[in-house]
Amino acid sequence: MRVLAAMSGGVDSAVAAARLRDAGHDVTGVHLALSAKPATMREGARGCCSVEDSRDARRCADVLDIPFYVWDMAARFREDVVEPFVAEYAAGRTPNPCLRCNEKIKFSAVLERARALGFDAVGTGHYARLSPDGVLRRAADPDKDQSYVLGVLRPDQLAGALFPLGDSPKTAVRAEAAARGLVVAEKPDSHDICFIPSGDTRGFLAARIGEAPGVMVDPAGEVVGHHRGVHDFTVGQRHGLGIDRPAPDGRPRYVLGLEPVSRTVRVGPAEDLDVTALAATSPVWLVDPPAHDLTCVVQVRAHGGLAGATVRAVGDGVEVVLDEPLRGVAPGQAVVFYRPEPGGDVVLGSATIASTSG
Ligand SMILES: Nc1ncnc2c1ncn2[C@@H]1O[C@H](COP(=O)(O)OP(=O)(O)OP(=O)(O)O)[C@@H](O)[C@H]1O
Repeated sequence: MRVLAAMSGGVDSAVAAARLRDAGHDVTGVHLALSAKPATMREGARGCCSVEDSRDARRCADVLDIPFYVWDMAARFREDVVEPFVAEYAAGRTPNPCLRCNEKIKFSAVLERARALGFDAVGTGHYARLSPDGVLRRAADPDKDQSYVLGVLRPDQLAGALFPLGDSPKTAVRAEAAARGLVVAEKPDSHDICFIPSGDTRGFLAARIGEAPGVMVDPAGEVVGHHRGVHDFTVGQRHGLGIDRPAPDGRPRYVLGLEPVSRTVRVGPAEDLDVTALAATSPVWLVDPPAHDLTCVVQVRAHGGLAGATVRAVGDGVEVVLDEPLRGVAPGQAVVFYRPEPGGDVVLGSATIASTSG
């Protein structure tokens, strides 16, 4: 096959490209320039498309002796990932930009361009297992599993994807990189949000949304604090709330809900975070859409948030009833449906969480 290896300049995608080449594919490396102003990163930091990352990807391609290109996808990335990320926060939701990038950039814009150029597939360093018949499973390394952020892909997108690292623990991937003489073997893992390398999401959002001050209210409707904008918060957040009046019982308060129109942040005790059902929109199915109640395991955020559930299609969306309550379920995140199996849980589909109920 002719395979386009997406090379971030990190260790995972370098080893993925190497394995694809060794498997006999005709491999070309491509680094995506995702920032309009690629900066030089401070030492030890990682982010998307710093000058160093692009250079590292090229050096790895040289070691592997494969052709290498840089594709400027900055405008698409800004339009399809960064701007929706900011808009979602402004609307009181908690988006997952990695998931959006997989859906709109890597397995959409990049895959389309690759196919137009005669490539059969795009290979990445994601940790997930994908069989030739399109069955997507969790990775063998549970700490690195990225099936959640890939669960949003449609079957036609997965048909053009290759994930050569799904069976490997990360330690083995680093050792392999060193053995292959890839200079990135010791490079630190990238941040969750590649376009905010400082990790200061609040600052990033504040600079783009500005201030939209409002109040914090407790379950009794009492005003217990003030804030600079609902985008500063995520459902389930405990720290950095800036509450003026502590709870009468002295217990910690958490963010329960965000109401951008009235600029209200609802706060309350931990048990009020319990969610037993949720409604989700824009479902994507890798199996036939369930005509009846589907029993499965759901994951509601990138790390953790697992529960048994019953899923049913309702109109254009789905309703999910959880077997046991989950905390910290935020509208805007994806719910991914899994069927437990010994060889790795199988991804059945996903949807975007619209609302929750306790
Ligand atoms: N700027 C980029 N250019 C090309 N491919 C990219 C880029 N960013 C990410 N990718 C691809 O998407 C995959 C998953 O991205 P993620 O940000 O999760 O990286 P990662 O797991 O830290 O991998 P790596 O060690 O390769 O950076 C990468 O392995 C790579 O194949």
